[in-house]
Order: sequence, then structure tokens, then C-alpha cells
Amino acid sequence: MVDPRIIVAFDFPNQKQALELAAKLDKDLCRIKIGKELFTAAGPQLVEKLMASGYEIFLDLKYHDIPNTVASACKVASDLGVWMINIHALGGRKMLLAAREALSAKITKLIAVTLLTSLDRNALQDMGWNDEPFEIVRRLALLARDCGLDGVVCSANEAKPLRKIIKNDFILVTPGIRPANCDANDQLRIATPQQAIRDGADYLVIGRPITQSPNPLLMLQQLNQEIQGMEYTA
Ligand SMILES: O=c1ccn([C@@H]2O[C@H](COP(=O)(O)O)[C@@H](O)[C@H]2O)c(=O)[nH]1
Repeated sequence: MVDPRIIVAFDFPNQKQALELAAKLDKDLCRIKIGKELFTAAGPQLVEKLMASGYEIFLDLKYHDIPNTVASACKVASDLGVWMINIHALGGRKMLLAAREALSAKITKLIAVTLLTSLDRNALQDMGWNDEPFEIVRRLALLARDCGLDGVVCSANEAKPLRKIIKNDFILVTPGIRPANCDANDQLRIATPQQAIRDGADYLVIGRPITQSPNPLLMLQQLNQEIQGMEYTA
């Protein structure tokens, strides 16, 4: 069975654009991430359509609420049959455990967002946090692992130091991926696809560099080519 390492972020305002891009891409080369914008516009029906066309779906709704609310939402999301869902680790231990428990009989992977890749040290200081980004990522990743989650979302910059303290069966999903010469946009903690894989990322979330490319399939093929055969080097 193929296990594509690239997850394309479908950040679109409507179903039409999503279906058009899905028809151009190749399900053997990527999975699809549906986030807040597209899910708000097109909902579960679009998830079902994309799954029916063979794509595995990462439903990136980043739930963050009281434990009961998050656990119930995770159960309903998992019932859609998606490959992966996520919650915010900052929701705390009880919320993480409630979500894990709600998915105990499910195969949907449950991961936790540590620190958004759009935040850097200055942004943390602005919120009154004096830690380095890695310190926050480290603590939240260990919390997520203790609560039995399957992995975390972090930037590829944190993959290498995390791999030193967390075993390889804990999934690292890394957004903020920017191929050489691509605009960083609003991302602050970024890495190239090769750097991310070499440093221990399992899956690369890539949005605009693919979705806004004049030839998204060609870009996807090139990015897969760049990481083909590459593995984590400790
Ligand atoms: O820390 C995070 C968590 C999620 N994301 C999401 O990933 C994609 C990235 O898109 P690009 O266009 O490649 O920047 C986007 O959907 C985010 O919501 C993230 O960037 N960082």
C-alpha cells in the first residue's frame, strides 16, 4: 500500500476549486488536508467525495475546547472515515485524554498541534512567553505522547531534536515546508522538504507552493522526486 509523504493543504473557499485540483493531482503521490476554510464552505459531503475518488484525508480542524466538546467532535470527525484528525495540545491533559478515549476503537490517527509554524520567538514574547519555540514544542509533544496520541504537528526545525527524545513510531507532521526559492508567506518556522525528511519528519504539509503553482501536478511530482528514497538520518 502506498504511503505518500506529502499532504497537500486544500485551502480553498469552495468545493469547485477543491474538486478541480483533486482531479489534477495523483492520489498515489499525496494525501489531502482539509482545513477550517474548506470544511466550513463544503462540509462532510466534500470529505466523502474526495475519499470516494481515492484520496486519504487529514481533517485539520485543530479542535481546542473543553474535554467533552473536543471528545465528541473527534468521534464525529472519525466517523467520517478520515485518515487523520488533530486537536490542540494546549487544550491540556484532560482534553487530550478525552479525545484519545473517544477514538479508542477507531483507526483514525489522532495528533496534536504543538506550536503553530506561524509563530516564532518574538510572537511568543508578545504573548508573555519567554521560552524558545522548541521548549514549548518539546513539552507539548511529550504531553501528547503520554496521553497516547499518535503524533504531533510541529515545524521541521523541531523534528531532529524531538527524534532524539521520542521514538520513530510517534508521527511528526510538519507544515511550514517551503521548497527553495518559494515565498514563506505567513510561515515563520520553515524548512525545505529534504531538510524535513532528513531531520525526522514523517509527513510534509504543503499548501501554496503546490496549490498556487501554474502546474500543481508537476510541482507535486518534483517535490516527491526530491525526497524519494530519503530517510531520517540520526
Ligand atoms: O502549525 C501549523 C499547523 C497547521 N498549518 C496548516 O498547514 C497548511 C500550510 O499551508 P502553506 O500554504 O504551505 O503555508 C495550512 O493549511 C495551515 O493551516 C500550518 O501551516 N502550521
